[in-house]
Amino acid sequence: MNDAREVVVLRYGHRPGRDDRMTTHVGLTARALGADRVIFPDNAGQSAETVRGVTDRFGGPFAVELRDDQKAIVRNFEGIVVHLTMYGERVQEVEEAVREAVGLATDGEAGGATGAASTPRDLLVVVGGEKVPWALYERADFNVGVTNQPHSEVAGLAVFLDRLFEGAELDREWADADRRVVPEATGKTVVDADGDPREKGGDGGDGSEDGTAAGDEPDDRD
Ligand SMILES: C[S@@+](CC[C@H](N)C(=O)[O-])C[C@H]1O[C@@H](n2cnc3c(N)ncnc32)[C@H](O)[C@@H]1O
Repeated sequence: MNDAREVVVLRYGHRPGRDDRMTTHVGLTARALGADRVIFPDNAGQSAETVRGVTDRFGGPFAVELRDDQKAIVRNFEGIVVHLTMYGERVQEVEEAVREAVGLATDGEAGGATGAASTPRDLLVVVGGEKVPWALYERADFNVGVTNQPHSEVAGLAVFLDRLFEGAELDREWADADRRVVPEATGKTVVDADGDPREKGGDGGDGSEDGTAAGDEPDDRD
């Protein structure tokens, strides 16, 4: 959602079957909360298809990539690497430093007394699955904890992105959507891109609460 820098989310590790829903939701959360691109491990093709489908219907821009070289992606990333981990520094204490490092600092945060904005840099936000290698902790410019309590990659990512963008991502516009949800106190109204009603009181026509179409995702509750 930024002109001069790219915010990329890397899902590190994926266990087919067991992690399908979580990996899909990492992608949906990255898209909805302002990242430009998500990278999934190449064994997460089902999740990639689901997130691409949501982007086709609800808009973008947002890119989904499948890669098998996660270690190399992190090692060679030319920009700032944030690794989300319960062991990291408290997000509320480092968010300003992260914004400054990638050139997202608002007036008064950056540049000390001059208030000058810092140079835009790309940002890689890494979330793990089962286990991540120690090398990731060492390569990361920031190891960041969203609380130092164990929870989930989806929750950690959501809070981190919202802190990074200071809430601005909530107001973003979506390009090339073929449908849009009309926010309302009660009801589920979805209209076509041109504003024509699709299904008043319905669910957008795909039968699912999150737009991922019933049956798209294997159920990995365990
Ligand atoms: C099931 S957890 C694995 C827990 C792992 N032992 C760790 O280092 O956080 C999966 C992922 O959720 C994210 N996560 C869990 N708790 C977090 C927290 N408190 N702050 C930030 N990220 C968290 C991390 O990216 C982690 O790799």
